[in-house]
Amino acid sequence: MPDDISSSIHQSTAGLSPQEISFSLFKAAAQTELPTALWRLPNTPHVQALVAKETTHSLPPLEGPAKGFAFHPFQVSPTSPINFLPADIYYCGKADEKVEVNAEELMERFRAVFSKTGQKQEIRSLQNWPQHPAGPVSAIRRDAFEQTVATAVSAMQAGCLEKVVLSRTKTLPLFEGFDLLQTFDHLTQLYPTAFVSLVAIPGVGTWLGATPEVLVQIDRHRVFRTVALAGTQPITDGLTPADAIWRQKEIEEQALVQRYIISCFKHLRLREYVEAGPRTIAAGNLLHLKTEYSAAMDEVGFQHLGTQMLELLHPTSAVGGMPKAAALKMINELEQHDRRYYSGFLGPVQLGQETNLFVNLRCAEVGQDTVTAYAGAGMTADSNPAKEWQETELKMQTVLRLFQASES
Ligand SMILES: C=C(O[C@@H]1C=C(C(=O)O)C=C[C@H]1O)C(=O)O
Repeated sequence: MPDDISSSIHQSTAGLSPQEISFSLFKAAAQTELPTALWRLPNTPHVQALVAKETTHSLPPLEGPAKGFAFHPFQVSPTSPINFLPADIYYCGKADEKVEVNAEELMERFRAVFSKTGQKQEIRSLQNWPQHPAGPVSAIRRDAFEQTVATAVSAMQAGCLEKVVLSRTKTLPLFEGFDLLQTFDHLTQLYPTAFVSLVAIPGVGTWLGATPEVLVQIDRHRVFRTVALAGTQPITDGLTPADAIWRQKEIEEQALVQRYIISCFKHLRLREYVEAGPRTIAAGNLLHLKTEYSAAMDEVGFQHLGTQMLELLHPTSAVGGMPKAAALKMINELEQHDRRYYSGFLGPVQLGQETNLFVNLRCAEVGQDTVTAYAGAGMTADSNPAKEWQETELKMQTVLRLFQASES
């Protein structure tokens, strides 16, 4: 009975802070092999948690009534399916709110484990989490990556396409004493303006990230939002976003993403959107150019704008390229690893009356003994292979800096 479970969960959480409640829900789910997600929205203090009885392999419409957490790959395949985790158990992370239990028969076993994970000293120290059945993807060496970039640059100089985003991976061993929940906690502290997430799905894997890029948001007033984010430079000493100077290459790269978003609005014949930017934003150790787009869905007469735009936007040219089909073909030909959930998208759907989907960037896949970070960079006819390697290195540091305890 839901009430039994609610009251027993409530009892188990007495004396815990909101973050400890979320952590113990995540831990109990991981121990009982249930799909689960933890996240912290940008510029909010609340760590939210969701546990599902099982994953469904398609996304519901974003405008309701289905509530849950979406975890979508870059490209759907049998080993990287779409995952939607219904909000069978959901906690919004606020001190005055209760854990919501929406599943009738949510498992004796979960309840029993939760009453243990809810004990203060037990909350951290999670030992096992789901892994991808094929283990970590392969990593490319620097010379081979630069060669691949050179091949892509030649194709763009020959006019075959305008932009392609090529990515790579880096795998490190997990250091002695590594703690998954503590690492999530560190990410929330380091990156207050990012969407910080930890997703664990049996048979799929465990992903941790701090992304700066909104894909689709629908707020409680039914305002749709998306962004064009591209162009990258490191934050060097004393440089503030206001002082940043951008080269033509980055300006053009970001303009391509803007053009792509506008073409999606045009495709739907929506003219009344609001555009703001571009302006420079900081994301961890990097600066990017960002333009924001919004439309009040009821005013413009598009009740399902979020769902429609999501279908058209993913993958945007911030992670694929332009033209889209040619860029995806080149990615599939040139990249030697499967991107899995990197540069896919993720986030809560219709929770707290909002939908917040983000591009899965600045992320890593956590195996039992290893961590694999993924990052890409936009190549154009003017790209320099060595600089693109460096850019992916910096992007991976957003998350990997927390995995180098054994080296420091
Ligand atoms: C592809 C990534 O980031 C994207 C690519 C960017 C670029 O090419 O400059 C900038 C921000 C993101 O839209 C990544 O972080 O892996």
